[in-house]
Amino acid sequence: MEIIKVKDQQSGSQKAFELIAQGLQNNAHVLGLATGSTPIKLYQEMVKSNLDFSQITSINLDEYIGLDADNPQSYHYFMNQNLFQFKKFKNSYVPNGVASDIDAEIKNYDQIIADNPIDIQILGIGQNGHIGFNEPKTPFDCTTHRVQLTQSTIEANARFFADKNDVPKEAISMGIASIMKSKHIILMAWGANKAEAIYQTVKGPISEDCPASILQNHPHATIIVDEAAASKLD
Ligand SMILES: N[C@@H]1[C@@H](O)[C@H](O)[C@@H](COP(=O)(O)O)O[C@@H]1O
Repeated sequence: MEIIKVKDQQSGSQKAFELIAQGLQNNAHVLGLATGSTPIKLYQEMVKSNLDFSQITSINLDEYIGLDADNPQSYHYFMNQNLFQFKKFKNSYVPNGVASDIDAEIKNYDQIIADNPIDIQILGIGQNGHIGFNEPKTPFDCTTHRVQLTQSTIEANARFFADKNDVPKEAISMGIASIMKSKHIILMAWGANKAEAIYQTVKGPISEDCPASILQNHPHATIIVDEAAASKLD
């Protein structure tokens, strides 16, 4: 694991952007993308750059079950708002949270990932160490799957909803095994509320109690943290 400590979210996002730009120069053509507040400034850097994504495929990590792309709380909507409306990609995949057959959608998503091996995967991290929506205790060998969100994740994500009861209880998430197949993984974390999760990820045991700790086994994982998120590492 390579740890890059930066002053703040802005400089960390700039760093992540530079790694992506380098990757594209070196022929990366499939990007794994994440949602949440963590990658927003990275997407702003991508939008204001002159990088061309029209030959790039993107594959998102996850989506709430029950929300369609027009729902402002869906991850698909988030991606449209923050990136896809500004930058044209060759193909962009986000799990379909309103598929009539969720099991078939899950299978289909695994096929998409198999057909488009991810060159660079962007990750945020939940306060309990989750990546994508792979909550603690998710088996490391799982592929795309249906997830029951934990209470702490529902509460953490409630800030984006008018009412806590509106937060969906389930999601479709790319699995940890699929994430681990990405050639390069860039995990970003900002703020003191991520410090414990970062500590467990970097210094803790490799354990399903902290899903991100599996990244210790990845041959090319880069962790970009601001001072607050890195505060428990020294
Ligand atoms: N499924 C997403 C994750 O992909 C994200 O990393 C996490 C942290 O969110 P934030 O970046 O807003 O702190 O939230 C959600 O649960």
